[in-house]
Amino acid sequence: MDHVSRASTSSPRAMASASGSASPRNENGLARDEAENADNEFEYAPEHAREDAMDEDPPQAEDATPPMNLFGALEKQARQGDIHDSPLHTASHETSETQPRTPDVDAESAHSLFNNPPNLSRIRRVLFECRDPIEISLEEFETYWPFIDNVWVKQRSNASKEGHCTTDYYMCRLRRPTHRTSDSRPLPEGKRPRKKRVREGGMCNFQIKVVRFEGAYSTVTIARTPGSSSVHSHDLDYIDRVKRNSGLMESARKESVKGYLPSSIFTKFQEDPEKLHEAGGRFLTVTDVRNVSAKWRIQNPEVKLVPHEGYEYQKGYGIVKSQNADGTNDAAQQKPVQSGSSPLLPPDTLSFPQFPLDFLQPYLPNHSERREFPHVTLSYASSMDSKISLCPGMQTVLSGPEAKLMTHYLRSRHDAILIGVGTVLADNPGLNCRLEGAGGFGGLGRMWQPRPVVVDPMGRWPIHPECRMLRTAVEGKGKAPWVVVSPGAQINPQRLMMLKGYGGDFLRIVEYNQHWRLRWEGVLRALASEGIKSVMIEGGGTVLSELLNPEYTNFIDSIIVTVAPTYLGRGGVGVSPDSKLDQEGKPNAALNPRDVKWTPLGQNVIMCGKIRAQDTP
Ligand SMILES: NC(=O)C1=CN([C@@H]2O[C@H](COP(=O)(O)OP(=O)(O)OC[C@H]3O[C@@H](n4cnc5c(N)ncnc54)[C@H](O)[C@@H]3O)[C@@H](O)[C@H]2O)C=CC1
Ligand SMILES: Nc1nc(O)c(N)c(N[C@@H]2O[C@H](COP(=O)(O)O)[C@@H](O)[C@H]2O)n1
Repeated sequence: MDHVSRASTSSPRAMASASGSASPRNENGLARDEAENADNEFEYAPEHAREDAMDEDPPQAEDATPPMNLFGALEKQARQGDIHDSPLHTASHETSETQPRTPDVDAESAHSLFNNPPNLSRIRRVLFECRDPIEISLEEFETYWPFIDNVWVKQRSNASKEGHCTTDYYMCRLRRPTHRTSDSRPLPEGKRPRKKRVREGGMCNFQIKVVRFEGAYSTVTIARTPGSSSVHSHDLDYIDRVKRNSGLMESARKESVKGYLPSSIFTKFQEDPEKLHEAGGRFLTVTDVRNVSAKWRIQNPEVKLVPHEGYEYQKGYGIVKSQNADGTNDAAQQKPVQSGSSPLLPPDTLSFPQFPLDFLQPYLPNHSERREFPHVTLSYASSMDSKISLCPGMQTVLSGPEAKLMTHYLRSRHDAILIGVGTVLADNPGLNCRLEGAGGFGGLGRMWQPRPVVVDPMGRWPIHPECRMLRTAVEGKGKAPWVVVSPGAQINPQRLMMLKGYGGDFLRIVEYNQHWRLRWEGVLRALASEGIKSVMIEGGGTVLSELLNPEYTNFIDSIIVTVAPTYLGRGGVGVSPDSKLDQEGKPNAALNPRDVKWTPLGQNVIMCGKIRAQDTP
């Protein structure tokens, strides 16, 4: 393997209990959003970035296009068909809507913490993408820029001699490296270093210049600079996760100086998720609110912080709405009672299995064992005729609801989930654990989340920000994938940067067998060297069939098959090892798992067995 990517490995796991309250592994660690939001804000431009900025004087293609106004940019965005958040209004309505308005102190805003200017979500995207140069009024700039300033880091400024015109050069935040501590700057006495996420920098080469012209009619022109990529290597959510914008944080600060508890402000924000997302606050944490109010709290130590009126602290739930006079309990609605129904959990959350899963225990990894290769579990769902999908490229549901929960439980018990590229292309899977309690589903950080691994020797997967694995990673609901490629695979540098930007990576494997197929031994060794101690292989047909051949059975510990009461027919994707002949040349069973156990689960039966001979390493 010629590549090194850092995988954090896991800590001890709890075992499944016979009572049915099977508990997955318990990984603790700093939630990524907290760590990333501790991004250091000192202005730093790497040498190469400064040089690029110096080269910006010759006229550029982008500059040749006359800048459009905000309305034009929105209309163009709508024409290009990439509006998902809100429909475009009629032109006359739109024009007036894009005008910044002063905050209405009406009944709603008196109640709400948000003061989002009109069309905020779409205008954030226009200012993120900077597809075409745009010219806006100074007032519009001052209204919307604070909500998108998290994307940009200023590189330098130029002012004209007369002072009418200022040009600020910005680069995308992911172009700038960050460091663990401010080694170069001594900390004031008594001040602890901030937690900081280290970023290599150079992940995105998007750069813009913002030209302010102040005169009778003040305007601001925003355009890409020459040398900038035409698109970011990531989406806006990614940046919103790394860093909160100052427009949003200003709303939090204004509320905190009224003497409200940070947790109460956070609860109020969460009550209006649409506005929160619109303002770029999807990844806001209570720690962010605490940080933004810290200075004021230090200056006002005598103020006793309180919850908002009608809210109270409840142990285990934080700040919730209090009991109403009529006896109804709004607070109960705030509690994370049922997975999927709680406002605090994503809608795709699955309830933790309430049925016994102890039958799985003998087949699961035991991470205290010292081993050269990871524990390997093959786990898939099959029809009665050993088919795993109706036809190649088609996802087919074979697991009932209980077996689905079991699969997610199994995912939580493995460090990695591996599939072949055929499965990614067919299913566009999430490959995360969506059980309540997993990271992103009520749990901390990436707790219980396995690392998705895709075997794609020729780089066939057109990985892009909209594919589920990357969306899952950016939403904090799973880890970004590692893609196993062969040395000959052509990896476009932008794709590499993009995948790395999401926290994923490419692993190059150089071991082949006589048929020029990657040797699984090499894949497993590479995973082990990245700290993976257990891997669950879900499919598809090619991968599973190959691994059931004698060449590999010594690497396979267990097999857990969900059998569905259906025949998919001959056109389906099958799982079957090569046929085997005995010593006399007569046909023989290709493979017989040992220690087999069959357990009914809802409409399915789960077959568990062991494959590897007991004494192999
Ligand atoms: N019911 C279930 O539990 C599951 C069903 N599926 C289904 O399986 C189907 C996909 O199966 P397949 O098309 O067979 O794709 P696959 O997912 O097995 O991927 C096959 C591809 O992986 C690469 N590959 C795998 N092993 C390799 C090796 N040793 N060396 C070099 N390249 C290697 C090759 O590019 C090969 O074309 C889909 O329809 C999917 O829905 C997939 C997973 C689970
Ligand atoms: N256990 C199981 N049962 C089925 O019926 C299936 N179709 C699969 N498919 C596997 O699960 C992946 C989808 O995962 P997400 O739900 O998107 O996380 C799919 O790609 C197969 O690996 N598995």
